[in-house]
Amino acid sequence: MDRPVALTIAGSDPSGGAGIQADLKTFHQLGAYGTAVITALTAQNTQGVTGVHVVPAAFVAEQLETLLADVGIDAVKLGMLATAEIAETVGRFLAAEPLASAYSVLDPVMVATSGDRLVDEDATDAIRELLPLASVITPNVPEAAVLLGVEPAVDVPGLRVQAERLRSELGAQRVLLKGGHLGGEQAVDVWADEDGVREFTDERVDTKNTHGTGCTLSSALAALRPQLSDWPGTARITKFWLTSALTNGDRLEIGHGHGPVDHFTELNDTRGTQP
Ligand SMILES: Nc1ncnc2c1ncn2[C@@H]1O[C@H](COP(=O)(O)OP(=O)(O)O)[C@@H](O)[C@H]1O
Ligand SMILES: Cc1ncc(COP(=O)(O)O)c(N)n1
Repeated sequence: MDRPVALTIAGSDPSGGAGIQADLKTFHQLGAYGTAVITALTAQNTQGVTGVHVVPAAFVAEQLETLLADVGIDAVKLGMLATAEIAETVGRFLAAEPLASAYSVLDPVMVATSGDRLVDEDATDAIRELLPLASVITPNVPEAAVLLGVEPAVDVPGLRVQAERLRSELGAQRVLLKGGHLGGEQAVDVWADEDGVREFTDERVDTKNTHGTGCTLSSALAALRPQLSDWPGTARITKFWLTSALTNGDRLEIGHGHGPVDHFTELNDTRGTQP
């Protein structure tokens, strides 16, 4: 399969670094044909979110029904699911054909890099119900803590414990627990699946341009998985590509806050990656 069709179900970020806009750029850059169902409009720039306008859940369902009646989807990425009702609606589609047979990546988005809340607090339970339905989930440190109802991890051993608990206690099939928020010399992500727990490590890039890194990572996984042979290999390649995209972020000057990564980064661009 050389041109898979990827779907993002997520919110809009007018500044183009996160959400639907980041997902479509990532899909295109990594060789997938991009399709999109929008769950919410945000008023957002590189400095913060000033407003959220939620799409009614029934219209999220109508977008999905109309799209899926016509277009075959190989991989789906789920991002900002703004309300409990939207999360439940999307869950019904994820549990049924045709999406149940697609590769699926759930990024349990809750709060933007700027600290602004993107998802209603009472949507957490509905998002927790979605965890077993996705092929892989990609929480960051605060999101893993909220989902588990524990304090955030402060080091890599703590990440390993929480990644495994998301699988064994909350039923996730595979977990990529992102360690970007831990700080330190290296950016360590922890992978947990039925074969055990492993770490994906890369050099930390010294940059403030981290807006949309989580969105970009999850959409890259969805774009690449149909083109590669297994999930852990896809996760490793995706992380190396993201490090290069973070490094290349200095080629852009977008906004005055946390700028975006450079999605226009070749898959074999090894700037910033360890040999
Ligand atoms: N400065 C950085 N250098 C290299 N990798 C980073 C950096 N910041 C984040 N990452 C990586 O980007 C991805 C997303 O990071 P994280 O900040 O944990 O999630 P989110 O963007 O969802 O808050 C992870 O793979 C993480 O390791
Ligand atoms: C519409 C939308 N969705 C998600 C994010 C999270 O972004 P990040 O990848 O920085 O966590 C965002 N800022 N805006």
